[in-house]
Amino acid sequence: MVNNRDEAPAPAGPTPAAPAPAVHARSLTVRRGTARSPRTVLQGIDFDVPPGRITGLLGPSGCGKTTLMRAVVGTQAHVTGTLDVLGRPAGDPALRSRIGYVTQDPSVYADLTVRQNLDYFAAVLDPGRAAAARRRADVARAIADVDLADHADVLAARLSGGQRSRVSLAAALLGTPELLVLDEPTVGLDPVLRRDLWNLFHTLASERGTTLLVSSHVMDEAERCHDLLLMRDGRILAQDTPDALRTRTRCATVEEAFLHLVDEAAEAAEAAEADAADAADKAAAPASQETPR
Ligand SMILES: Nc1ncnc2c1ncn2[C@@H]1O[C@H](COP(=O)(O)OP(=O)(O)OP(=O)(O)O)[C@@H](O)[C@H]1O
Repeated sequence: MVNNRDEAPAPAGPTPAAPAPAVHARSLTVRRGTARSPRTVLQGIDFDVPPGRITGLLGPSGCGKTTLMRAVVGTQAHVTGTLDVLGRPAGDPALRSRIGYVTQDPSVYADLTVRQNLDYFAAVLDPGRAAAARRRADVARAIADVDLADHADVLAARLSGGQRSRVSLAAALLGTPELLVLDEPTVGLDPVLRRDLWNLFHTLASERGTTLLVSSHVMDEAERCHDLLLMRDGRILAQDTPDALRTRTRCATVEEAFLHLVDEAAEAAEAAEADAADAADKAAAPASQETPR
């Protein structure tokens, strides 16, 4: 006898939900400056960073990229709105070991070698004698990741700027963070190193499932990202894939698409201003001008 129950189709369940974003921001506002002269640097922005992908944060110098990244890693004061990172509020102490952050200025000790620098950071992250073997393996892997095995025993003071940046990146890779936040990691690197670094970012996303949020003001780097957040003057101009952006704006490059969106936003702002002026004129018109019945 055939057991029909074995052949019955599985009951229709809910469709699998899209994976939760690694970063989820709504009405995110950041004020910087002094109490006497505060400045709103992020103007109530909404965005999501999808998990396991590379999101490029692009925009001109001063548009707020570093401020946004500092808010995500929890080092920025005067943040309001919703900002969840890996399912917790940004700045939650439980996120510390789950996020790697590389600032624009390499933070390495000049009087220590590459390996000593990483040993030090590994000891802070994963202290105790029992973890010594794990730390050694982690340090060796991070050095290999950034291709500095040949310089492992060289003093940081003797490294080039690009090599020092890579030591900072290696420190951020210790402990295999789920989210890597990298502020302009390719500035000052030659084209070969830039290419190698982007290859590493792709390997981290595809093989370790790492989420990367990478800022740049060089638009040609946009083409290397899975997703883009285009910023200007503390606002998000667009969030999309490079392909979708180019298609939507009918532009050949992301740089042209960005300029197109800037013009579009300026036109929209002008139109809104004209509408507001119109409405104000109508409201101020004297009642005597109304058409008599
Ligand atoms: N400590 C601070 N106090 C007051 N304003 C600040 C401070 N740091 C930055 N700003 C202002 O906030 C705005 C955004 O700066 P931010 O560093 O986030 O921009 P950015 O896009 O990262 O620039 P860049 O590409 O040059 O690094 C700028 O107008 C800047 O002048």
